[in-house]
Amino acid sequence: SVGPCNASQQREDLSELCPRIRDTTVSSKAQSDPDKQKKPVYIYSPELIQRCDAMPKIINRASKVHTLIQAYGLLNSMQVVPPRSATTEEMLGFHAEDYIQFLSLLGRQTDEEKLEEESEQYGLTYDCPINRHVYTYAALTSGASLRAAECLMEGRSQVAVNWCGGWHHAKRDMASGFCYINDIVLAILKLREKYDRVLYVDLDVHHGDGVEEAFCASTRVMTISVHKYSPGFFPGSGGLDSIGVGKGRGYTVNIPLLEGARDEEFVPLVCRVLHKAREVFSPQALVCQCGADGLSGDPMDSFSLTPTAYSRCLQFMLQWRLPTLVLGGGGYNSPNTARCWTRLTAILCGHKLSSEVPDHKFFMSYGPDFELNISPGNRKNMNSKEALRRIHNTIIENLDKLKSSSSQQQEKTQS
Ligand SMILES: O=C(CCc1ccccc1NC(=O)c1cccc(C(F)(F)F)c1)NO
Ligand SMILES: [Zn+2]
Repeated sequence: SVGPCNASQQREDLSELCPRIRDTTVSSKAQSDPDKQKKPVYIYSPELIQRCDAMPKIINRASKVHTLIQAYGLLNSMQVVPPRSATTEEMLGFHAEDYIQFLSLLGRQTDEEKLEEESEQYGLTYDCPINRHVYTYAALTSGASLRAAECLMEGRSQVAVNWCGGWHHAKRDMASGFCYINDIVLAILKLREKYDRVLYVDLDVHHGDGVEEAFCASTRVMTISVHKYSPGFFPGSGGLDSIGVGKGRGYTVNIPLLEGARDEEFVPLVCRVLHKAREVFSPQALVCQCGADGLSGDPMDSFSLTPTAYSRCLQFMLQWRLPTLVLGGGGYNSPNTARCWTRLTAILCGHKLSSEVPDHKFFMSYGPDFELNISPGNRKNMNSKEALRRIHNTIIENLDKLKSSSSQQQEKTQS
């Protein structure tokens, strides 16, 4: 029967799901790789933080993330690189001209009321509030992700991170879900100038619909999104049967989960899918969106994840030693989002962190225990073992078809 099952029963059963994926820590030999010795690139400038801080749905979040990373002394282990603004031409690589023009008009326009009706058609409504600064903010956060991608392409490092990016809902001619410009699509298009096959992984609790839509017909970009999929939950897309269109069929992967998902089932399932995806797609570059709104205690109140889930999945991908772009996204409990992304930043730097939050400007936000870790809580877990097994088997079968079809594809071209 499908229904909530207790965590302990799940735990021993799920171990059979991924016999191979026992140890997900980055092996010491990975550190010997010369590229590994280069410090991760960390995109930062005071202006980038200040503009993100001002955004209504994530007030002061960017400062909390950056200041905690700084308080743990991680900045010295990274190459701090300032962002640039995305050019109009770069934006038009994905977005529609009329949409970009309208957004940039907002920057110049003073009385926003006049644009009311036109804003509607571009999705600039309640979820995506407009103000004079939106265009500059969106251009800068997108330019930050583009700058990170460029650092990977010029071999400046093997890993680059932009915690102010990850805006996965933005469509070519519409803002959506608080996303205005899709920095992820722009960064993937940039990476594709050098890498033939790019793998996109979306860990946010919401389906990465904007990125999936952009590449759903492509065999050069595989998108994998794990998210809550349940009636009425935004954006509503991302079902198990959504696998891509035309020649891109099979290159879109969705892992739809119900409320209450926990680390012990999230990690094996995601890592098993990643393992198979790498086997059949053999990507040359990787983009990972780490939206932290799946954490226990987030106002989204959906999953019961802790930063361990994000850490294990990221560590699993880092073992591949591919040029890797790490991005932010959702995350509406700012201290918890800072806890999670600081943990991930430490992994990129190969550093261990004390579980005691160090004293710093926002120290009081981490009370009452001032702990770096987050407990999973005990909300009901609606994901049954059977449902997880079915999701896993369906996805593995879909990916295996890709392997056989792509080899047929090769035979055809060779013959
Ligand atoms: O996080 C998102 C977007 C979430 C979203 C989609 C569509 C409409 C609104 C939102 N955002 C919120 O609902 C939201 C954003 C910030 C804070 C809150 C809160 F009220 F839950 F705290 C809620 N994508 O990864
Ligand atoms: Zn989200």
